[in-house]
Amino acid sequence: MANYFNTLSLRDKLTQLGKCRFMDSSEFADGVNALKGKKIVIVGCGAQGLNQGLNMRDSGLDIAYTLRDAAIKEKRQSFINANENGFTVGTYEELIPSADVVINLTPDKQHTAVVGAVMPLMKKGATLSYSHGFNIVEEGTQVRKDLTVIMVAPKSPGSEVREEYKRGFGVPTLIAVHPENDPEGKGLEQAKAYAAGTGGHKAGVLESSFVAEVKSDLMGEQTILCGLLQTGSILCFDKMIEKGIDAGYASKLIQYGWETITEGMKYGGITHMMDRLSNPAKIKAFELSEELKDIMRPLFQKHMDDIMTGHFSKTMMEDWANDDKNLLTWRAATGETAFEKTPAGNQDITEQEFYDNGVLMIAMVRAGVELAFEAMTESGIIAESAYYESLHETPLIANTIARKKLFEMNRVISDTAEYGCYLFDHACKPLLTGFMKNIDTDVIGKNFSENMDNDVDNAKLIAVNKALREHPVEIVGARLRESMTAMKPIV
Ligand SMILES: NC(=O)C1=CN([C@@H]2O[C@H](COP(=O)(O)OP(=O)(O)OC[C@H]3O[C@@H](n4cnc5c(N)ncnc54)[C@H](OP(=O)(O)O)[C@@H]3O)[C@@H](O)[C@H]2O)C=CC1
Ligand SMILES: CC(=O)[C@](C)(O)C(=O)O
Ligand SMILES: [Mg+2]
Ligand SMILES: [Mg+2]
Repeated sequence: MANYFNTLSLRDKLTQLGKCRFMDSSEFADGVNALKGKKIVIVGCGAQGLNQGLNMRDSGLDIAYTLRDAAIKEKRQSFINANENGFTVGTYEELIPSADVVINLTPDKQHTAVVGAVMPLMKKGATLSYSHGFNIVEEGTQVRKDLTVIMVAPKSPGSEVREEYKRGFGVPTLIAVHPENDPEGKGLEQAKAYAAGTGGHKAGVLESSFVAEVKSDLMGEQTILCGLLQTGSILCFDKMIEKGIDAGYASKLIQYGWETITEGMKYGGITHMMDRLSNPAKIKAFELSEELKDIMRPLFQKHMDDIMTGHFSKTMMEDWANDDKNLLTWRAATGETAFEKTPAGNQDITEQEFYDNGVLMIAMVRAGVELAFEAMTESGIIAESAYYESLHETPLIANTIARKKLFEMNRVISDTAEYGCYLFDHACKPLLTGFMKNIDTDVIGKNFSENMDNDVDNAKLIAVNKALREHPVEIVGARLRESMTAMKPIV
């Protein structure tokens, strides 16, 4: 099998990358009806499998899990996940032949093997679904022509797919029908019903393509969503320790700081996150983020280029063939960092203090969101998709760090995202060495504008506000957030 994207003409590459239509909520008026009464069998019960299944069952759909024999026999975590939540669990032979929809939520590394095992058991005219386009696009898997192939991809870590649904909201979702596999023309209706079943239609759904999803998802996860939050956590923590800040305080400021400052961004964009600062602090955060953008721009572009050419996928698949040696080594190394090994202190930190004492973190978030958005849209990904993949998903990833630091983030995200996160982190830390040398506790750990009045140069503040407000991510974000009427505070 070859990389499907690389077999396309430039014209077709751009067409598929550019497939991205924001769907009106009225298009979901039929809710889950297209799948009502259908037998839906999920392969795998991990981060996405369990949480999507819980949502879909609560939405009235018939959900069961099929796991590999060993998982059932050894009562592995995935078996416990399904069993403890009262779902039917069966082997492939027991459940696949009668399934109308088979949802493949196993790790990307396993997709070729899993699809190879389940496809022969699938009944004529059934549907195979993915939540990430890697297997179809980067590996070029061919699916039996009588089968419909769809994708429903939540732009969110599995845990938050469930948490947002429980709040009565949802997470932005990309849906797609594989053009090579839509023999009965039912793919889109089924994908819409599936998206409604997970609650995605309450946050926003884009009718997209497997190509557009995989190229944007890989970019978002490697850079702003996981890579930069990992690098930022480690660099900010080490700096505060170097400068004598209490370790428990430093740990808490970071562990819960990303969640707090990005919650402001989820509601009102980068503009609102920055508005939570004093005028002098806002200008400082802006200046730091401009510097960070100049330093990191080449790295963001390299990640985008390596994703587009297939170089990233080739590199990761070499590690798959080498029993995930790099992934496991880098995972262990992350666990040994001082940030990961230092429990959060029990100091009280107010919501405002996370902003006032986290100016550098705010600068990193603004720089990362804008750079990721720019790199994606400059490479043919549509603004709405880039928004969901950069700005809106950052707070959802930050929620996992708040729970149990980088350990939890790297546990919940896919192995694909985790691998890309480490690649970015290894390249970004040395890139920021010079920048971090000039950093002191005034921008991380202490209140930047303490003992300062709020006076600033008007012209400078006006220019900063204009630059923030006029970035394309703010324009498209304001429009998309208008539809997020069901958005709820996380606490
Ligand atoms: N994690 C996330 O938040 C997101 C993931 N995705 C995509 O969703 C899909 C699933 O990812 P994710 O939820 O992270 O996966 P997890 O690693 O969390 O779970 C994988 C599940 O698959 C099972 N599994 C592993 N290997 C095999 C195999 N060879 N055969 C059958 N079952 C197997 C595991 O069970 P056991 O090992 O116990 O047998 C486990 O139940 C991927 O395509 C990913 O890219 C998309 C958006 C976000
Ligand atoms: C959580 C998510 O959207 C990721 C980062 O794409 C993934 O886990 O693959
Ligand atoms: Mg993603
Ligand atoms: Mg991903």
